[in-house]
Amino acid sequence: MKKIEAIIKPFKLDEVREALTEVGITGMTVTEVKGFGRQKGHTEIYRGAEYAVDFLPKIKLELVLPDQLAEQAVETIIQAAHSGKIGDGKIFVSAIEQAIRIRTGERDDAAV
Ligand SMILES: Nc1ncnc2c1ncn2[C@@H]1O[C@H](COP(=O)(O)OP(=O)(O)OP(=O)(O)O)[C@@H](O)[C@H]1O
Repeated sequence: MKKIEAIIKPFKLDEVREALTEVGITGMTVTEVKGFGRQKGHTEIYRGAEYAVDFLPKIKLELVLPDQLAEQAVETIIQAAHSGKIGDGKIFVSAIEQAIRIRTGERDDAAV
């Protein structure tokens, strides 16, 4: 299994969710976050310490998927979240060891 964390622009959320639903994704977690990338982040020195300023609102999607669905999901997110403008976001993919559906006790691919 893989976990996909995608940081996207908030106005792209509906489009990304619809596109992911079409390729068979059955669940995801969505969080309102703030962040910065290369373009918007700059730092300030205040009383000797360095502070990051200019955090922008973003949406973080988290999806855990069987391996064979992960690449397709990544491609789908890239397509749907792309505007070509600065700050379109990033996708991080990592390995997941276990998944468990609490109601039934099902595990791993059967649980995601
Ligand atoms: N290295 C990182 N680790 C964790 N989160 C990141 C990282 N880089 C970017 N993010 C998150 O992704 C959001 C969008 O990043 P953003 O698209 O601005 O990155 P960028 O590298 O500056 O690319 P671009 O040139 O397209 O603006 C950030 O606001 C932040 O929340």
